[in-house]
Amino acid sequence: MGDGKEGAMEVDDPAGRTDELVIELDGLHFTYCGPDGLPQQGCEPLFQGLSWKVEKGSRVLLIGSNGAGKTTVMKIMAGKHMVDRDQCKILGESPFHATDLTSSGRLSYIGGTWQRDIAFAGYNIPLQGDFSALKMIDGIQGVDQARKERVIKVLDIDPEWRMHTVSEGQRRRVQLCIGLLKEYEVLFLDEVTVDLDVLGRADLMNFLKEECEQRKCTIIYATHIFDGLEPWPTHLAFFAGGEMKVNKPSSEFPELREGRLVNLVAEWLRDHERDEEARPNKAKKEEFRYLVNNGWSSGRSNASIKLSSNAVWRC
Ligand SMILES: Nc1ncnc2c1ncn2[C@@H]1O[C@H](COP(=O)(O)OP(=O)(O)OP(=O)(O)O)[C@@H](O)[C@H]1O
Repeated sequence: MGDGKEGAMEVDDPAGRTDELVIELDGLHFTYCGPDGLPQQGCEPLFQGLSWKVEKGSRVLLIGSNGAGKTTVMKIMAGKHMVDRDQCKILGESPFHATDLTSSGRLSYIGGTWQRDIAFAGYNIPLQGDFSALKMIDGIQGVDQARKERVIKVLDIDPEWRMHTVSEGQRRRVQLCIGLLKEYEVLFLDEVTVDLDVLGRADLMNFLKEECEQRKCTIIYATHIFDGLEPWPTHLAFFAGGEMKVNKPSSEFPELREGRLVNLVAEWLRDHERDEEARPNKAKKEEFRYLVNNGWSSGRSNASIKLSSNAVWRC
């Protein structure tokens, strides 16, 4: 390859084209664990041998029902959960172990709400403070000035915004800006357009498409909002039951040309629902509920089994 990205695999297709794989999931296993590092009681494995490959320059729309595991798989690919080195490779490296992937900005993950648990203040406090948007943006080191100005313009950010008085959508724009400041090679976007107005979302999606085409970067975008998205993806991936059920180029879906992406998605979701209902061995959950303590409580020194915020009902 000769571009300094040793380790990233190349695949040759019969037509002689060479595509570089930037995402390789190979028999991925994952189960959520409790604070003791053991699988939580009643918590079934989420993935049992998930495999998925994505080529450089792809813009993949990751589709799946609530709870299908999109966020989890994206967090694994962003190096936020530890899995076996060989089961997940991004740009040829294990994202959990190769911390320079994220610290350099080659891999960027933008997701979730910008919130923190703050001792004695509460949980899920929006990230805010009496400082300007520009101060937050300038906190990121090693950023090209021209790129910074472009991203600020695309996201229509007023650098003078005070972060404790901004709206949810304005806060989201600053979060997006920070995630896009560096010239990433792989970007994971986890439902980040939900607070954006129609124009803000359109400008962002156009910017990302242009970047992908010009710099050959790769974007995985998980969303439930499909309006006007038809021209954006190069691939559609439908994820259900811990498996990638569909993973195909957009050209294979006439629904995209007809502006009927939402109908296609609804059809996939209904088909999966029907398959699940028909499954003879559908796991029956135990009928009783019991109370467990999840072991820690942010900002407190005690762990309580009382019905406080760290108590969890299990079935
Ligand atoms: N920290 C956690 N501990 C235990 N289980 C979890 C945890 N986080 C998520 N899960 C479970 O893992 C499954 C997949 O969740 P995930 O958030 O990855 O789904 P998703 O496809 O992103 O859903 P949505 O579309 O609603 O965002 C769900 O059943 C969820 O309850």
